[in-house]
Amino acid sequence: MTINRIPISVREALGRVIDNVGRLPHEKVPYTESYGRILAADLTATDDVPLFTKSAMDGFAIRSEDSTGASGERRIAFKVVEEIPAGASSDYVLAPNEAFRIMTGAEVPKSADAVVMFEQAKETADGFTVRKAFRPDENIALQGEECKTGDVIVPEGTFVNPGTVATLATFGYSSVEVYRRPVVGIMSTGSELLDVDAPPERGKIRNSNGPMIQSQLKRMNIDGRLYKLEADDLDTLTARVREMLSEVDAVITTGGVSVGDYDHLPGLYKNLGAIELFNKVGMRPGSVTTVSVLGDKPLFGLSGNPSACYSGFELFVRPALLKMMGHDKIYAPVVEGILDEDFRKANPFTRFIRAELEYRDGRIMARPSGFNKSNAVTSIAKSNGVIVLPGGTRGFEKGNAVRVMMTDMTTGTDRFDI
Ligand SMILES: Nc1nc2c(c(=O)[nH]1)N[C@H]1C(S)=C(S)[C@@H](COP(=O)(O)OP(=O)(O)OC[C@H]3O[C@@H](n4cnc5c(N)ncnc54)[C@H](O)[C@@H]3O)O[C@H]1N2
Ligand code: MOO
Ligand SMILES: [Mg+2]
Repeated sequence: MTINRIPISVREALGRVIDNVGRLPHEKVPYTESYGRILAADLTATDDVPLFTKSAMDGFAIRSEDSTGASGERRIAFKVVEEIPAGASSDYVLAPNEAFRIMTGAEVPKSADAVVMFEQAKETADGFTVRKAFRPDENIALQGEECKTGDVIVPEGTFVNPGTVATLATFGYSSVEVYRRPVVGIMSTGSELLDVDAPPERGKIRNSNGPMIQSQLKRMNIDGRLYKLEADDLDTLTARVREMLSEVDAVITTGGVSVGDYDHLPGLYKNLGAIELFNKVGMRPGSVTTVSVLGDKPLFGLSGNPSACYSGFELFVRPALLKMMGHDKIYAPVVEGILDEDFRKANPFTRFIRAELEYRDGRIMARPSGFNKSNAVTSIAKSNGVIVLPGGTRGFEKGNAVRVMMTDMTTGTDRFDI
């Protein structure tokens, strides 16, 4: 085993991962199940929206020319000839100073070109009067004013949000082509690990990484398969991961990636003939994160330390899986925030600090979310973002501008900004 590993930059490491994964094939799903998936084809308008020229208000549809010259002193009278509720239509042709009583969303007949809101009209025995002139198209939503048949509304590669689902419904797409979601296997390794319901035992701890990763996957709309815990035994681990590879598109393991006597992941990759993309990254926590590939399947070797495991996932696993599931914006947005407390500990590596972000006076105030060592678990629970501090010899002070990774958002960007 190589003990002295050469760290590479986060950017370089991420580049290697992204270059080594590809999009999965697509599949058709009912539109009601498409939320959180990625469109595999452009969503184009099958019709104009609005589909027909309709009233934007409850009131009266008139010929605008008939209102010319109306004022408070010279009110103009209209006679109501028909009522058109939403869903109805009329082919009646208005004569001068005739009007339809019309409701919001109802088709405006061809002979009318403006709508008088009820609030703008004074009702009379057989109609109403107005005290102002109406412009053509006033209070009317014109056919195709929002979009036209054939327009690309949402391009391929886009995350399906609730508005996309509404758009699918608008155009009558009851099913939609989306990229297949990767099947991801999670296995936590470590002879010290216990399941959640096990009573405490001397020298042992409960496995928190497995369920954490399953939840990080859930946040990306991926159902991770949690495999059973495995002890630190190279042959068993190799056999288990081999089995996993026959069932999944990507393997995530936690633990055993450092240089300890029982850290078997490097040996396991060798046994499998997987190509290691890197095994040391200039970041903290998560410096031991290792990523390998076997054919078109990535194997993510995340650290056993919970905070390192969490960061390794957000930095490398998430963008890679998003690429596999067809997303074109795979990186978490990085924005400027204000450090809300001193952080004096300098480190040669880029630091990714679990942080509590608060939005105050239009600014993002960011503070470390508690005990922040690589082995911390509770600070992850209190975090809703990550502060990124560049490596170097200096510490940082309250009030410094810092970069903040928005890890909890569904919207990403197409650039890695660190
Ligand atoms: N001589 C060196 N020792 C270590 C180095 C190094 O460079 N040289 N790196 C350190 C760093 S940094 C980290 S991070 C850890 C990474 O260790 P491993 O990824 O090999 O993970 P393990 O040894 O299996 O476990 C580390 C730690 O995490 C706990 N753990 C493991 N799995 C889980 C789990 N599923 N849930 C909760 N906690 C877990 C485990 O009990 C250990 O305490 O290595 C340093 N050592
Ligand atoms: O991989 Mo470790 O997390 O750098 O502390
Ligand atoms: Mg270890």
